[in-house]
Amino acid sequence: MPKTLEGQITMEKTPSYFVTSKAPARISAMSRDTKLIVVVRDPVTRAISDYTQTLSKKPDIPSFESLTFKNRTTGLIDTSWSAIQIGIYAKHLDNWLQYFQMDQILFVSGERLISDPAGELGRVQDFLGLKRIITDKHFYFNQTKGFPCLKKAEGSSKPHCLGKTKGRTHPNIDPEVVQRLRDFYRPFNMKFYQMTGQFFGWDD
Ligand SMILES: Nc1ncnc2c1ncn2[C@@H]1O[C@H](COP(=O)(O)OS(=O)(=O)O)[C@@H](OP(=O)(O)O)[C@H]1O
Repeated sequence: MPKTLEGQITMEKTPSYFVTSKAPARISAMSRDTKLIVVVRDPVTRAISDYTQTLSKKPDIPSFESLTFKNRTTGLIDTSWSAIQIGIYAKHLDNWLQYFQMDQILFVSGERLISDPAGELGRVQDFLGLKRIITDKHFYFNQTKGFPCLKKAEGSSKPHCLGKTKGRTHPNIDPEVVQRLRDFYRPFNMKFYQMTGQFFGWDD
């Protein structure tokens, strides 16, 4: 990590930290005061998004439906499949709470990051003790992309959307499989809402 001068914040982003069992101990050993920001979204959509990303690199992989189950007839879910495993947020959070306090961790809603990016980034700025510099006026909704984009990229006067690998079209998944996954995640989601004191609204 680079040294941080007075008035600076060092930030680092790695998607796999949250689910890496040794990461909390290592980060805590480096600095116990580290603030942690985790973006979470509906674990079912997350699993499909994860699969979509793998599919884009390896088009020959089996279907989402067949990877989901250890045994499709009994409906037994394959929790060792990383796309499923990562969405058990309560379990991963337990691991972090061995080393960090809950108030050191901010959970950003992936859904609100799309529906209200400025609001969610407002929470991030508050959590980091920063002035609210990024506001609604920095975003517009890009109809072609189907997502919010920046009106101006940093150091440029041009609009900027995230790249092609963000916001891919997901394949259609058998609704029965989606429902089975919703049932599977519900108790873990409830535990996660309790632990974080935040309701994410994933369980209809
Ligand atoms: N503004 C904007 N533009 C495009 N995409 C957006 C945006 N805000 C959030 N998202 C969602 O971010 C998802 C991709 O982020 P990841 O978490 O997969 O990124 S990372 O690879 O783990 O860093 C990506 O998931 P997919 O839709 O499955 O591609 C998006 O839903």
